[in-house]
Amino acid sequence: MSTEETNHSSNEDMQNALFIIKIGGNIIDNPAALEAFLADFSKINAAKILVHGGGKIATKIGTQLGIESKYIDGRRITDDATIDLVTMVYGGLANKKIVAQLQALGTNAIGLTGADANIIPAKKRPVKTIDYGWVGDVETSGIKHQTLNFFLGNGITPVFAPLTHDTSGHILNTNADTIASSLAVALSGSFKVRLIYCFEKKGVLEDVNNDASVIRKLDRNYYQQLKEEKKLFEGILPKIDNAFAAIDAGVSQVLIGDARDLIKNTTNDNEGTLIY
Ligand SMILES: Nc1ncnc2c1ncn2[C@@H]1O[C@H](COP(=O)(O)OP(=O)(O)O)[C@@H](O)[C@H]1O
Ligand SMILES: CC(=O)N[C@@H](CCC(=O)OP(=O)(O)O)C(=O)O
Repeated sequence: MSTEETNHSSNEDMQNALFIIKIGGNIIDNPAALEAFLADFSKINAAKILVHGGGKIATKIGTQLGIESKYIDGRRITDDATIDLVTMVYGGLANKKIVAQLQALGTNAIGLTGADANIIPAKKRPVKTIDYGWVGDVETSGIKHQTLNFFLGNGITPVFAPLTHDTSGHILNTNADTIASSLAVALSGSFKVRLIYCFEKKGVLEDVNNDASVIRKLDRNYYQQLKEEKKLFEGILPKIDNAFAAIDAGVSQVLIGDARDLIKNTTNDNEGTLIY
């Protein structure tokens, strides 16, 4: 076991709060919504990490470049042209715009992919029935939490693009919800981690078209029931799966809520869906 892995459980920071916030592609694609979200994110007066998606922008720019987007089970099939596309869009355009906006708001952000400082190593998803191409599954035990502790301890806020690497020179496209939950798990030995998934709906909804139907608390049994009733579909399913994975692995609290409710959702007065 590496020093990185052995040191963290005895860390004196055990009781410290760390917010890991994930922001999805629908918000990033809306400049006014993103600006409002980043202003609220800047106000969080605790250690924090931002993970952003950007699937919607990648699809839009891909169309302009003649690169068609294909998804299976919410994961983008990532061929050679697509990995170049998403490296440019996630690691460049989206990440650097967010970092620049945070700097303007007084948050000293550093934009990162999983390849930077080798923070998030991953494995290319093995080809079984489906070949996802350059898609990575995070190696959570290899996450360099000491490097992240260093940034956080020096008042620097990491901002992650949804890209990892295979440690053999290849960038891998990795779902942003999964990166957020993996970071939350890896840092839960050193911090009291609160993971908040922010998107454009009020939370997990009983009826997807009714924002007043927020489910305030969701456990596995209720989740199973909602799936059987076909009340959940598309992106919300992997998001909830990632949320349960984080809770199972010791993350203190996981919430799914509206990006506009970020400040409320960082208090006990939350408005979204609490996963338990
Ligand atoms: N019951 C539900 N409650 C909330 N969202 C739902 C529900 N069922 C399906 N969804 C869909 O899941 C989407 C969220 O997943 P996704 O698009 O992956 O989020 P993100 O914007 O974070 O990437 C919502 O935009 C919505 O269309
Ligand atoms: C492998 C895979 O599917 N990666 C995602 C990464 C972006 C993402 O997760 O963006 P959102 O949070 O905006 O959906 C993709 O390329 O769409």
